[in-house]
This record gives sequence, C-alpha cells and structure tokens, in this order.
Amino acid sequence: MSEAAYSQPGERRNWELLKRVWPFARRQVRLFVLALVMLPPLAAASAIGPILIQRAIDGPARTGDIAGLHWLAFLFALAVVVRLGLQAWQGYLLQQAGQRMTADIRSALFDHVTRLSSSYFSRTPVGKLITRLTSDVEALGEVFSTGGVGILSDAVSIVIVAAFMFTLRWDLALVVVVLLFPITAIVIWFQNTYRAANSRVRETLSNLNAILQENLIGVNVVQMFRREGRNAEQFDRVNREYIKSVDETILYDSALSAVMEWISLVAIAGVLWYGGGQVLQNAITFGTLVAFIQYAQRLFDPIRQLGERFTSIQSGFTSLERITGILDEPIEIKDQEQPLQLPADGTGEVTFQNVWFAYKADEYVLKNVSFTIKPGQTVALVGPTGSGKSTIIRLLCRLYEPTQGRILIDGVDIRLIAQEELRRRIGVILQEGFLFSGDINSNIALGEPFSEAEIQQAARSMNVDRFIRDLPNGYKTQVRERGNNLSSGQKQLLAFARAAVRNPRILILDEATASLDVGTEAIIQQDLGRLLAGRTCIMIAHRLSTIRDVDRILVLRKGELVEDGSHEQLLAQHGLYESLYKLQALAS
Ligand SMILES: Nc1ncnc2c1ncn2[C@@H]1O[C@H](COP(=O)(O)OP(=O)(O)OP(=O)(O)O)[C@@H](O)[C@H]1O
Repeated sequence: MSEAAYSQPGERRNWELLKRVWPFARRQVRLFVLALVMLPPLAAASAIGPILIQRAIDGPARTGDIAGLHWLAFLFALAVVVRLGLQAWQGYLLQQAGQRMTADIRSALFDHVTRLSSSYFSRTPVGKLITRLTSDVEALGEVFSTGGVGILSDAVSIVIVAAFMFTLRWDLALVVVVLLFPITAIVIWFQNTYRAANSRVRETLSNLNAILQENLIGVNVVQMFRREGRNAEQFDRVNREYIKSVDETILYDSALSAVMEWISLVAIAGVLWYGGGQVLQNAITFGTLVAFIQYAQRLFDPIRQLGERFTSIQSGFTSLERITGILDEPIEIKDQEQPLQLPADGTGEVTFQNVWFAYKADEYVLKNVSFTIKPGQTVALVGPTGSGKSTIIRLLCRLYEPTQGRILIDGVDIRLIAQEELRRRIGVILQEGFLFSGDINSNIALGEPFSEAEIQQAARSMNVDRFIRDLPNGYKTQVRERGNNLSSGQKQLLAFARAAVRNPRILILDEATASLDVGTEAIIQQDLGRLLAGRTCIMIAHRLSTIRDVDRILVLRKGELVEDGSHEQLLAQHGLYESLYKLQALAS
C-alpha cells in the first residue's frame, strides 16, 4: 500500500479498523470485563455526592441537627473514597490491558514485517517502518488504555448524572441537557478536522524518522562528504513541517477544550439564572440549586473528558490505519500448505528453466535464463555491472519469485519446498557480513542449536579460530552495533564460519572475498577449497583472476546468458568473457 493511501483520513470505516484489533482485545477480555463491571458503582458513587450536599443543606444544616450532619458528611466521604478507589483500580486494569494489547500488536507487526518480501523493503524506508512499530503502536495503546473504556465510562456517568438530575427537577435538568445537542455537533466537526490534521502529523513524523535513520546509518558518508550542513538543513525543513502539523492538532485540541469549557459555564449560568429565580419564588430549595450546580459540573466533566478522549481516539484510528496497512501487506512468498521435502540424499543440483524476472513490471532484468549446475560443480557468474548476477542468486534463495519459468533444486521446484528447508540447503556468504548484537558464538549459530564444539570446529576449518581467540573474550566477545568493533575482513571471516557450521549442500558466494586483504584472501582461498569440496557452489566475482580455476563460468549480458564454459573454452570463443578478462589483465 502506498504512503498516500495511509494518509487518507477516515478512508477505512472505523468499525472495519476496530474489527482488526478485536482479536488482540479478546485476549484481554477478563481485564476489560472487570473494568466494565466497575462502571455503574463508579458512576453512582460520583452522582450521589450532590444529593448528599442537598440533604445536608436543606436538612440538618438548617435545623441544627449535628448528628445528622455528621452522618451525611460520613456518607459523602465514603462516596468519595469509593469513587477514588474504584477509579484508581479501573485505571490500573485498563492500563494493564492496553499495555498487553500494545505488546501483542507490536509483536504481530514485527513478525509480519520480518516475513515481508525483499520487494516490500526496497520500496519502504526503514525509518517509516520503525515509526509504525513504535510511535504508531504507542498511540494505539493510548486508545486501549484510556480511550475505549473511558468513553463508555463517560457515557455511563452522563446517563446516571442526567437520571439523577431529572428525578430531582426535570425543568432544571432540561436547561442543561438541551446544551448537549450543540456540543455533539461541535465534537463531530472537530473530530473530522482533527483526524485529517493528525494524519499529517503521523506522516511527517515518519518522514522525519526516515531521514534520521538514513543519516545515522550513513553517518560515515555524511561526514566524509561534508554533508552535515546540507543534511541538517533538510532535517530542519522536515522538522518544521512536523512542528507545523503538530501545531495544527494542538490548535484543534485547545479550541475544543475551550469551547467545551465555555459551554459548561453557559450551562451553569443558565442553572443559576433559572434556578435562582425558582429559589426566590420558593419553588425549589437552596440545597436543590446547589446540588444542580454540582450536577451540571459533573455532567460536563465527562463531556469535556470525552472531547479529550476523542483526540486520543482519533490519533489511535490514524495509527490503526497505518498499522493495518502493514498487516494487510500480503506475504508474497509463502510456503505451500503441504510443502515437498527435498530428497534427504539430495546432491545439490541447481536448474534454471527459462527464467524471466522483472523488479518492475515489464522491465526484465533476466531474460529466458536456462542452465543446470551439476552436483558438486563450482560455477562463477560473470558479467558487467547490472547484468543480473545478484538477481539470479536472489531468485535461487527465493527472496523474489521468477516472473516466468522455474528454478529446481535436485529436480524439485523451489516454490514447492518449505523456505526453511530451502535456506538450510543453501549457504550464502555476501560481500558484507551483517552481524547482530550478541557474542561471536551467537553470530555464528544465528539462533540454531549448534554446540560450542561444533561452532569452534567450523571456525577452525575456516582458519578463523585463531583470529577469534585473539579477541578480548574469544568466542564470548560481544559484537557492538552491527560489528563496529570488527574490521570488514574479520566480519567476512565470521560469515565463512557461519556457512561452514551449517554444512549446506549448495554454497553461494557473492563477492565474498572482495573485502579481504590479499594475504587473508589467499589463506581463505585454500580453506574455501575445503569448504567447497562436495558442494555445489555458485560464486560472483568481479576479479576474474580469482575464478580462473572454477569448473564453469556463466557470462551474463543485460539479463541474458550469453556464454557458458570453462575459462579456457570461453577465452577460445573470443566473446564477452575474453574482452572482460583482457580488460582486467590490462588494468592490473
Ligand atoms: N530491488 C531492485 N528494484 C529494482 N531494480 C533492481 C533492484 N535490484 C536490482 N535492480 C536492477 O536489476 C538489474 C540487475 O541487478 P543485479 O543486482 O542483479 O546486477 P549485478 O549483475 O549483480 O550487478 P553488480 O555486478 O553491480 O552487483 C540492474 O539493472 C538493477 O538496476
């Protein structure tokens, strides 16, 4: 779904959105029911106060009955204690339910986001996703913890207070209740304007976070190219847009509060004017007038709160639209209901059958590519930049699916195999070894239950063991943010150990030794020979001198497979490979 689609206020009907959160709310139903059960006693405890005051003024206070006055004062205090106690308990339960729901939604989002396809990530800035996972979920949490039940609680209070007022004096009650109609109209108007403004706030916040994230990750480039000033200007511009949109919501929010306050004062003035006249005519007692003024306040308190709550509910709905936008994003690459198993004694044969692929509709980057790599063969993919080498690898790992054609491993279409099994069969070593926070052990195991002995054995087989032991805490050394405390070569060596411990049948090396120095590369090349033995291997290398000895070289040009053969065979063909090779030889 596009960004523009997220920002359309109210485009999805609210109830449709609420339906999406229902499964999360259902898990907290016990807490919500408990909070709801408290509503009637809470509202009653709040509504009883003015009646007690009226009784005190018109009864014991006039007649001088001290005992009666004490008794009423005691009841009043009891009502206050019950009200505050229930309010605190209810608030706690609701916060708890809200926090749990928020946590569930955050986990569901995280789970969904990590399953989305590479194409989704290539069109969505990470900063925007982070905003959705953090502040959007947080805004939604506010709704659960205060908004939803709060509105119900306010509504119950309004009904109970109104009922008390009507039983006391219907004509005075009418003066106050009539004002509820313009209030409703005003709230509805503000609701729509606020929602639109809030949608702009969330959108600009996403942009702000996207810029922030990009600048922090690319801080080295920012500093090396002295872009600090220019990037700060760009950030400042979006920051101002953000503040401007926030200002707008604050304006609506304050205007709504002010209008509510004003109407409640008008209501009290109305009661004073009409009720005062009634007192002078002895139609009602002084106590009743005091009780009414109190009721008018108590009626408008929840109404005012309703205005505040709707603000939070509106931002909740905006966030919910954005969150469901992600949850509705289809998981493009899914396993079959009953995935096929690859043969246990699978040899690692890889076949591309008439594969066509386009990242964008009709812009084919692979055109009718067909080849079979025999088990145990080492094949290099060669071709000018942008010719489609990495795309072949992404398709084989099923990060994308071919637009047409099939990819087979040991004769089975990879679409029919569970992704987990596919990834177990294929080991990938990329140019940039990505490290997670944790120690060296966990970065090699990546969550799989390998023993320390297995990990060390794999590291030894790749000659990485010595370098790891030289680290301050050996295998237990903590890796800082994305491996900042390791050089790119060291990170790459860990990636080799990662692949070795998994013992995959098919190994993919995408410019895997490019970041190593010549000495380390020479050592690794020897170990690589051992790692490759008995496995099918596909490698991409720009330095053609490093692939001279591979079994077979596939040459790509603009997405087409144009040459196929050994180094010698291809040189003899005097084609693209030969010219690339000669160019490189000349340069070196
Ligand atoms: N995520 C993407 N979205 C759209 N187009 C893409 C994407 N990734 C790659 N391309 C395009 O697909 C074509 C093939 O890219 P690919 O990365 O496979 O080339 P390559 O041969 O591996 O290049 P290099 O040697 O520079 O790594 C290029 O024209 C590239 O612009």
